[in-house]
Amino acid sequence: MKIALIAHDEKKPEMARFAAAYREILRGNELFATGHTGKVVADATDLPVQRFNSGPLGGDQEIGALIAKNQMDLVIFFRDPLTSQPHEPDVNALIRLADVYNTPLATNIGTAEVLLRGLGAGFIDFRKLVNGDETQHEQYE
Ligand SMILES: O=C(CO)COP(=O)(O)O
Repeated sequence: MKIALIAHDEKKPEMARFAAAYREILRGNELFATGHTGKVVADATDLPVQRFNSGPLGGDQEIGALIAKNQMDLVIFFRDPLTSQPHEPDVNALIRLADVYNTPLATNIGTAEVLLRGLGAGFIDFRKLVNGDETQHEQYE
C-alpha cells in the first residue's frame, strides 16, 4: 500500500511518536511524505520515505496528484487546526481529492490509529481492486 504522511509544524512531534508506535504496520508499505515531515518520519522509524517538496512549496499538491491518479491508498495528515497556513488552498485541495477518489484520510491521531489498525487487519485491501492487483483482478474477471 502507498501511504502518505503529512504533518504541520505544530503536529510534527505527534507524527514522530505516531510513526514510531506504528512502525511495524508501516513497514512493508511504501511511505511518502511532504519534505520536512518525511525527515521526521524517517528519523523516527528508520524506514525509507519518498519525500516530496515541503508543503508550502507544493508538496501537498504533489501528493494530491498521486491521489488523482489513484496511486495513493491512505493519507494521514495531521493538520494544525489552530494556526493559519499560507498554503491553505493546497491543503483543502488535497483533502478534496481524497474525497473525490475515496482515499481513506485521517486528519487527527484518533482516526489515524483506526486507519492503521484497519490496514494491519486488511480492511484497506479494497484498494488493491482500484490499483489493479493481479490476483484480485483474476478473481473478479
Ligand atoms: O505544510 C505541510 C502540509 O501542508 C507539511 O510540509 P512539511 O512536511 O514540508 O513541513
